[in-house]
Amino acid sequence: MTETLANADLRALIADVPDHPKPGVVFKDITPLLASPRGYAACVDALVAAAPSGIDAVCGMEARGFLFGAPVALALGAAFVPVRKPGKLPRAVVETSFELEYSSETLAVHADAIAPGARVLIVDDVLATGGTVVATAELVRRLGGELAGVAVVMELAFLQPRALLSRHGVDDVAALLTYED
Ligand SMILES: O=P(O)(O)OC[C@H]1O[C@H](OP(=O)(O)OP(=O)(O)O)[C@H](O)[C@@H]1O
Ligand SMILES: Nc1ncnc2[nH]cnc12
Repeated sequence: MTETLANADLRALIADVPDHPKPGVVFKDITPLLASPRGYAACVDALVAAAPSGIDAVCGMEARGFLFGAPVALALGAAFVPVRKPGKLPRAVVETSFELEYSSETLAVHADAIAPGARVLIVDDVLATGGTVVATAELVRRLGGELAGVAVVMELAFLQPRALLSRHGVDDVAALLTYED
């Protein structure tokens, strides 16, 4: 795939860290991107541009999803809904558990965080196996929200997340960068 110059600049701000957090995993480190105000702002702008119209709420998943989901929500004039690891949210929650590339996880959202019929965008840094997005999509639907789309900074396509997403009816997915291997 040919990337625009802006995407090549973005790619250069993501570092490969082999064997983190366990052997065989190449960890995509976004901290150089976060340290570049120009790169970070361009990345948020690109996520906003990739969003479907009429978004009422943006879900960002703890922790790195907060870094992109919150500024995207502000730019869209939408609510930001934190999707958190267990035991963190103070009021009634709905929860779901799933497997990801290097661990298993539970995610929770406040039971009243999404109004029935609200159009929801899921935003995260990395789409790897897709387990985190599928779990979040399930939470959105259980609360009566309409999943309008998913926007991520990068997709690890070699893990074939779109097959999992498609099996769960999540097909509107935008990735700024795609890693084929
Ligand atoms: O597509 P998946 O296989 O589900 O993986 C993607 C998720 O993994 C990372 O989060 P992690 O659980 O490492 O937590 P963190 O954001 O707190 O670092 C990343 O930020 C995504 O949320
Ligand atoms: N390889 C990876 N790098 C960064 N974050 C991830 N989340 C899941 N897999 C990841």
